[in-house]
Amino acid sequence: MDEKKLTNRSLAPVLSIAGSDSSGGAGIQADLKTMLANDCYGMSAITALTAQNTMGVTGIMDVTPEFLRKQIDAVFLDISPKAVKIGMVSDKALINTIAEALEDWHAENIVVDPVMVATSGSRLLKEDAISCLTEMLLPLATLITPNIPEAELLTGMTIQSKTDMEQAGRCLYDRFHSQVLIKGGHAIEDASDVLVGTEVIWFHGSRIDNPNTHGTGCTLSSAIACGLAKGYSVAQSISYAKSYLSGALSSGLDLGRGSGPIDHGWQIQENVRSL
Ligand SMILES: Nc1ncnc2c1ncn2[C@@H]1O[C@H](COP(=O)(O)OP(=O)(O)O)[C@@H](O)[C@H]1O
Ligand SMILES: Cc1ncc(COP(=O)(O)OP(=O)(O)O)c(N)n1
Repeated sequence: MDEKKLTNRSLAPVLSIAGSDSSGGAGIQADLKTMLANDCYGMSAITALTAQNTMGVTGIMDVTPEFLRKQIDAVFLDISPKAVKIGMVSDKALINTIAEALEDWHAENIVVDPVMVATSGSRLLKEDAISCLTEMLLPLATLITPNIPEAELLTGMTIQSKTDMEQAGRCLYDRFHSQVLIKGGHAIEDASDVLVGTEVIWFHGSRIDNPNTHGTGCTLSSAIACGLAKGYSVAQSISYAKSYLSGALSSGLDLGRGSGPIDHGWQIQENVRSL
């Protein structure tokens, strides 16, 4: 009897260029879990190792620019990603390396989460690397996803209302010509985000009563990259990503002593979970 060939399945490949979080809730680990949960094939180019848990970051070890470039080239040469998510990149030379590599490989659907400070308060971007991020990386992005403190730092504005969020988005869109999603997780009343590009679109979200929000930004940007890789528009991808994230927050996972991780696998079937 002929053996049946089982090699016809395809998944949209997505690359995360980000730091490793030893506690598994943010960074590369959150990105790969999100990609799996959103039916994409996740790949990684690691910018740095962090020693961290839900209470803070106790160490950061950057990779060399040469080794980062090797990882990116190895991925593009073989399984070319349909979307790229960029997270923590703490250093100027690494930012330059990423920008050059993405241009050389004509990367598409680039989502940049301009990670600066972790929820725990630890700095993840060196002070002297901010201008490099804005000059080299943000203009290459299809979408940038700053939270409110990051948007304040990038615009010099104080953001206290929804009108301020829209204005900050407009300021960044005019400057970088990349679409901008200002995330409202740090706002007081709700958790609504605004997309500013050729039009302004609000994604309304009610605040889920869960103190465990470690890695929400990483998760959202990766889930958006998955939508783009599957061919959805930016607005559709954000909408799907937000509902995936809301499910992961609502699941009520409670791990660790600080602000804990969310449940990336919340959609896994009950019958598997109860095994
Ligand atoms: N308690 C919450 N309930 C519902 N959504 C939330 C909550 N906290 C954050 N979010 C959502 O998580 C995403 C990440 O937002 P934010 O926390 O602002 O980013 P970051 O993790 O980069 O600081 C956004 O879509 C935001 O609206
Ligand atoms: C390695 C690493 N990358 C990013 C972060 C920050 O995660 P993010 O989802 O943006 O933010 P929080 O929700 O944790 O504020 C991290 N901690 N580690």
